Amino acid sequence: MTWTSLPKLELHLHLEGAAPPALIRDLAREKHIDLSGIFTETGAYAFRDFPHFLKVYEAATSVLTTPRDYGRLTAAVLENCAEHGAIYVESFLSPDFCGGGDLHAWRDYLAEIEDASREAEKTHGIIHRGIVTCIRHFGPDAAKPAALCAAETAGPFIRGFGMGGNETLGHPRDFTWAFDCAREAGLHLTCHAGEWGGAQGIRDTLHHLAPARIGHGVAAHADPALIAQLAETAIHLETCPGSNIALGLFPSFAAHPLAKLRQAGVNVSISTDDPPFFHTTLTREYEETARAFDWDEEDFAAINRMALAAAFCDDDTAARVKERLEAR
Ligand SMILES: O=c1[nH]cnc2c1ncn2[C@@H]1O[C@H](CO)[C@@H](O)[C@H]1O
Repeated sequence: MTWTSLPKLELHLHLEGAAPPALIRDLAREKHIDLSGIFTETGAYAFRDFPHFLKVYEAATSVLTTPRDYGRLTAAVLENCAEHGAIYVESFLSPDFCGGGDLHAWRDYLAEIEDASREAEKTHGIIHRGIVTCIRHFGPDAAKPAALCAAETAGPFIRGFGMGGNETLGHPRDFTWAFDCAREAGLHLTCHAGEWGGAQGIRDTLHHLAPARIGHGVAAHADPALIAQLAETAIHLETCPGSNIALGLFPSFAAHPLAKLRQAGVNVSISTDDPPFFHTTLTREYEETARAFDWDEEDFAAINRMALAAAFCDDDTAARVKERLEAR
């Protein structure tokens, strides 16, 4: 068993953020869109810091203009995930980028994403589920149509609702309508917090939006009372160590609080966030955390069991994933 072939779950992956740069360049060429400013000389995504990363992300996404583009994107992303041993992936999907919050357009995008997902499951055995995601810096008014799109398409594929984007802008309480709407439709909830917003950002998010999972949540590491609360209430943290390091939150894997949080009894998993932006893969995340924390296969089996317990899929899907995890 190598780190690559070890079966893995990925709960925190932005679909556009996982776009291979070559696919974005191909689409830009086909549509005569000039994107030269967002790539390095060697063809990687180029950004200076987190706010600039968000801008580059949106520039790259601007070439994804049709449902078919999202079908191509989904196929490329799932193939890459499967190459690194992912057997189950939840990705963040944004109606803001897929039809601008219009429900009819969103259904067309979703149909292509689901088709490509079914195809990837047949070809690579990988299971994909979607979490509709509003974008914090687009504001609460944009979050409402995103939540309505989520509520109207909740089902076997769309399992959850969440929020990403710039956590330093706005307040979680501004988004209660969107989260309540999604909750009433039976969707599971997650929300980015405690990446840039400190421990208070996590407390405010839990208080106002009550998600079962927090995206990142690593700012809890400096707050023992919050760590205890997360452990007691079994809130799951979707950690993405390589992303945090690439964006400068921690200097190295060894300095990342993942092991400390796990040790304290917090439910955690490991994901890649926006892998080509952060020059990472699931394989690299496992290799680096293994080296940093002296973790072995059993540690990662425990991490993946926590991920499965926090996954938003239905029970039948979870049972299939469990079987594959145990067959390793
Ligand atoms: O690492 C991240 N932290 C916070 N927000 C992010 C990150 N990566 C992507 N997005 C946000 O998610 C939206 C689409 O899902 C993107 O538009 C971006 O704003």
